[in-house]
Amino acid sequence: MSSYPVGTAPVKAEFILAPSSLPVDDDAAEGGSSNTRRQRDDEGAGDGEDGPAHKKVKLTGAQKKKLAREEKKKQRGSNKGRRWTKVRDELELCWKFANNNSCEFGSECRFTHDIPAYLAQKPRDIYFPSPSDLTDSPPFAKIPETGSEESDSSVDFRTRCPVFDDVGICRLGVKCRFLGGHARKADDGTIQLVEDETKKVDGINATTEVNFATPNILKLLRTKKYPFPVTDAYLKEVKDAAEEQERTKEVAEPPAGGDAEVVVQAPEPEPDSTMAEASEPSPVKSSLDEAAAQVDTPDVPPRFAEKRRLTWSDKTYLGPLTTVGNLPFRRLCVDYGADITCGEMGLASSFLSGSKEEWSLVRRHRSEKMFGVQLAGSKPALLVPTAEVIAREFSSGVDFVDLNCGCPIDLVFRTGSGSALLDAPGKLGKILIGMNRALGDIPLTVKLRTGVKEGRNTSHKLMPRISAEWNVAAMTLHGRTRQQRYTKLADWNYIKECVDAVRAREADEDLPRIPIFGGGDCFSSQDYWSAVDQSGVDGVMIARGALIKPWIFTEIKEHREWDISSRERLDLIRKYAEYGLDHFGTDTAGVNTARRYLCEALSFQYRYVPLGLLEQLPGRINDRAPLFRGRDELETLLASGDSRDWVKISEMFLGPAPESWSFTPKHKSNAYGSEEGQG
Ligand SMILES: Cc1cc2nc3c(=O)[nH]c(=O)nc-3n(C[C@H](O)[C@H](O)[C@H](O)COP(=O)(O)O)c2cc1C
Repeated sequence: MSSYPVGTAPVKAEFILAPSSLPVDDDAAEGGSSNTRRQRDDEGAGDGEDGPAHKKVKLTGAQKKKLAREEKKKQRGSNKGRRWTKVRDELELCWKFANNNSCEFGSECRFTHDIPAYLAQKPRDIYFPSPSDLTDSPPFAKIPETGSEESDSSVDFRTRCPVFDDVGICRLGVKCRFLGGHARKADDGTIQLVEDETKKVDGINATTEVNFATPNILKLLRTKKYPFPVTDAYLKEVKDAAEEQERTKEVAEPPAGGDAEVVVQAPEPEPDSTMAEASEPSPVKSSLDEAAAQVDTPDVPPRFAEKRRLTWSDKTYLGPLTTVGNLPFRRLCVDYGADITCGEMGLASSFLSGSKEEWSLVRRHRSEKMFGVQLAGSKPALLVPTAEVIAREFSSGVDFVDLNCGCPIDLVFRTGSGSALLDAPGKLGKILIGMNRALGDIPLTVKLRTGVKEGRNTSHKLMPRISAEWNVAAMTLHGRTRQQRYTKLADWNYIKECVDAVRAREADEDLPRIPIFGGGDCFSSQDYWSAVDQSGVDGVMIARGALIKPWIFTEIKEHREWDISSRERLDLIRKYAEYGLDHFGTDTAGVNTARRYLCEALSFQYRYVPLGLLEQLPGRINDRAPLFRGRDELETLLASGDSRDWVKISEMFLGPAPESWSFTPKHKSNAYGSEEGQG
């Protein structure tokens, strides 16, 4: 057996094409919620970053080092040119007409009502392959030849519409890009929509999504008319307690000479003016909030008494993942064994301002058995009312709410949210108590990092307090500080220290144990079970491991490492495309949004090194793989870091990418050539 440098994936020599590939940057990929993402996408648009230049000039040692540093810096960070535009039909059909309904706008409607004209310019239907169409040699997904008599029609009656197949009806009607799957040609030559009554009934129960925020809820939030009785009472209680404390202080320590002066304590770090939270007025007065940050906590409800009991043990947990942990991806992970799923982080301020995009983050697929919504925010006046809306509107569709105390990115941290809460325990306590009250019987959980600064871990002090004093239902600790980048391994010894500290306090106070999940670098069944054994956690939250190999949950449950075949992986991609269409829609816009998220998923999945290619098992998450070829052509294609190949893969299921569509990966693409993917 050959020896491999530390940090290099031990790929068998016969598969290696070139000794190294470019590093990836997961810090860049993690950054951003829908809001921060939007902001960042706009930041750098059009800055014309070029790919690394490889000029053949002689450099001194110092120059080489400088260049390497600059290259590294360039490759780090999010891709600033990311900008997403919806792709639309050239001629836009009225959606009511697309479903055989009448339109109240008549000839005033800004969309066409001329179905024959629409169909005449519509590109031909996309053929959606079935599992039996997939092979490991080109073209990988077989598309049947088109008969000459039909080739000029946009409707392909051989295709199937994945949405119609599931629920017996396609809401996009004539606009569907898989129209032939639910249409027939009438005797007069016109296209008629069909429905499947049996599936329609089954579908309503089986495959729909829940947790839709109605336009009325959004409007009430936008106009600040949404009622918040629990929040108002809680914040008043906090304010009264603050005032009482202030009075007691004054009596105890009268200021020297003259009238008593109110001592103004240093405020919590103010949100940066560019931050979303700062730009949106808080629904409740900020003075209440400042008070909340400074006084003793109001009454703590009895531990767990009023909360739903959830079972956390022996369950696999897919962590929250901004952008990539979308509903179709979670649905895919559930298929492969994920028991607990959590939505992408949403900003409390954006929820309260009625942002449709933010509220879409609470959507849940019915297959998600235990589902949580993750919130980020800096203060009780934002987080408590958000929790109140969730409890009132989605009580039956949300199993738990998780508070993000780990997000490292500047945009969030500078507002006092995410990992900034690790250094503000007083405020955190008030947030947790208020959220718990507002959530009613919905359990509250917390996700933390080990601390803010490298070398200064704080979670061993904070976690016992969270467990014993603030009534949370479960905690997850990601074993890294805010400052630590993904290139350094998570500190599982410290995770054990924190678990021990929590258990000691629980034992001292005779409290029931709360479930603790650890997180960081888990990439195999072996990683999972040894982390559980050695650290004493109840389970390991899986994040990048699932992005790179969504079948990791099967491995964990079956205590095995799965040498999955390329064809099986392509079928997984097919499923993801199907779930994307189901969620985003099967019209032109939906297909290309599904394509975008599919490419985003492939920007992680290509990093998987097939087990059969490795000298030593299992694979490790942070190992850099050399450029390698697979055991068949499909395996080689799936290992490509070139974003153009991801687009090519998307085309097998979603048809040709339109010219107006482009894809810029979240982390800079490790293209096989040296250029960034053009896709
Ligand atoms: C692309 C990406 C997005 C993430 N988004 C979130 C998020 O929205 N909320 C959160 O608490 N953590 C988020 N994380 C952190 C992960 O949930 C997890 O804690 C971390 O990646 C460590 O686990 P791992 O080493 O198994 O990846 C994200 C991580 C990545 C890579």
